[in-house]
Amino acid sequence: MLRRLASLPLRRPAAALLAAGVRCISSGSVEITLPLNFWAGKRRTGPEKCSKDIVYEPATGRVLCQLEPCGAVEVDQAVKAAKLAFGYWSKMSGMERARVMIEAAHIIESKREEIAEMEVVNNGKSITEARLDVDSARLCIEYYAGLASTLAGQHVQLPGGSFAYTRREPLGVCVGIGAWNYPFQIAAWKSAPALACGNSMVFKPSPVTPVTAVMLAEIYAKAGVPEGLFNVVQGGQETGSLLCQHPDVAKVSFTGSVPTGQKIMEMASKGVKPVTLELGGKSPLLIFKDSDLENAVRGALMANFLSQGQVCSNGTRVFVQKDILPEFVKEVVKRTQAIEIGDPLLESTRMGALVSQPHLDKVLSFVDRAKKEGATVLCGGESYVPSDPKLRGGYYMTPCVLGNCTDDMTCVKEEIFGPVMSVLPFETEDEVLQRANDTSLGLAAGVFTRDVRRAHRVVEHLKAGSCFINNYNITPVEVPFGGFKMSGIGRENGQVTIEFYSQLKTVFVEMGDVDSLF
Ligand SMILES: NC(=O)c1ccc[n+]([C@@H]2O[C@H](COP(=O)([O-])OP(=O)(O)OC[C@H]3O[C@@H](n4cnc5c(N)ncnc54)[C@H](O)[C@@H]3O)[C@@H](O)[C@H]2O)c1
Ligand SMILES: C[N+](C)(C)CCCC=O
Repeated sequence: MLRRLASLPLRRPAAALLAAGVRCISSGSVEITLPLNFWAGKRRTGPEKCSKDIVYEPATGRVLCQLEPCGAVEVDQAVKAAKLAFGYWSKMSGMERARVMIEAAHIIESKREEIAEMEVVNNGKSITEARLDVDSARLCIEYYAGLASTLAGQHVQLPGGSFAYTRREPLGVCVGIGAWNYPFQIAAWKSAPALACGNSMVFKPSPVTPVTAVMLAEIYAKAGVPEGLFNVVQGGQETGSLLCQHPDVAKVSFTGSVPTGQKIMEMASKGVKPVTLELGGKSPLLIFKDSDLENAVRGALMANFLSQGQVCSNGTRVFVQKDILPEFVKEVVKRTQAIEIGDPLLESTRMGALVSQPHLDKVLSFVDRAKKEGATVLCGGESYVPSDPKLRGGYYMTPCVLGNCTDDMTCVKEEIFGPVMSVLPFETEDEVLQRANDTSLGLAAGVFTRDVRRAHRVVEHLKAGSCFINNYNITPVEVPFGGFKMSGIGRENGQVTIEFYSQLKTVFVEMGDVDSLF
């Protein structure tokens, strides 16, 4: 799959190479030549005549590969393959499906380093984070494999010995559409519950990060799923629209921005198809004066700088009680300035490159606008050029903390999706709750306090789907994740997600005679 430009030793198990201090790949050394579409069990090229998109390596700005966007013909082939596979897979027992999914999880574990490296090369995030993303993907598949055999209906007694029962049945061909910030993890978070319930899936990654979803498709195939059970079609909004509108598609699960989510919902409504929407956020983090300051600072950094700040659930509005503001700001700025930026494949790097040049420009323009609107840049907010010459074309910036922010500023109102934290002072609990909820979004929220009663009282009033007490941005796969208000519909992860990938059939059984009125 990879043509290595640098000369590398023969591939040994990744762990052995790492132990020897040798990376399997290095930034700027990878070029992807194999096709990135995958359906009916094989990698496939896209349409013969299509305008190819260029995919870049964020760390270096080099061309990584060419993307062949799928058109109506390819989308139809992928959906047909998924429909065929659904016929076999949906008839297997939960235990049988679980066995294959567990095998897929084992393969992911054995390829952890390879997948993480490709995620870094395509997305720009640090290798340390990419490994955690691969782990989350594997855990999600293991978790839903465990649930596959527990899907069950109910038995309801009716008069005269008659009864009814319910069957939990799969939906059919599900479509998954992903964003670029967690490419492999999103593909797994969508496919794991879908497959566990007996569905098949056609997945479309973001055109910016097309590389690792097809690795997942190969892993499922190797684990023994029927051909066509998990397919990948590449492309942008046209390919996505074709998928949403395809008559044989039963459900669309989408992760991305609010405006795209609205379009997806509109398209799905034409076929009355259920949707799961995991959309954007502008989440508040409330830090009370009685917090453990060390943990509050750590929480604020985790809430803002993971994945170069490109995280939907980020707590970018950091409300700090006035009494501790100077102390908090001093510590946050000190630690933000110490974040090591650079080659995302190096173990020591904590912040890699943003996903693309246009996205970097957009984030930097938010910082400029914040300055014009009266915010103070306490640190960062500038483009950054690493000293390593091969990284000079990469998309780096220094993580930014903005002070003197007010609720009406653009940096406080809009999702920036980059490493930019806005700090806002507050005085009372009632005041901060009102300000925290003053947004049309509601993905996540956090509170730091040592007062257990305050913590639960505050959380009860926060209008957000995921609330963190004395921590931030942890997403164990056993617990549901998703948004209130315009941040989305439905949930990913946790037991409840089974309900979003299955439907109930009620069966009435008459044990006597038909009591006819006619
Ligand atoms: N809530 C979550 O779990 C979550 C997770 C990650 C990202 N996000 C959100 O995603 C956004 C950033 O990601 P992005 O820039 O990739 O989002 P985006 O909405 O631009 O694109 C997301 C996906 O939708 C596809 N798409 C675009 N137009 C389409 C159309 N008309 N029909 C069908 N598909 C279409 C894209 O090709 C891509 O695959 C941020 O707002 C972020 O908050 C949310
Ligand atoms: C694992 N995180 C960091 C909470 C990310 C969840 C997915 C949102 O972008």
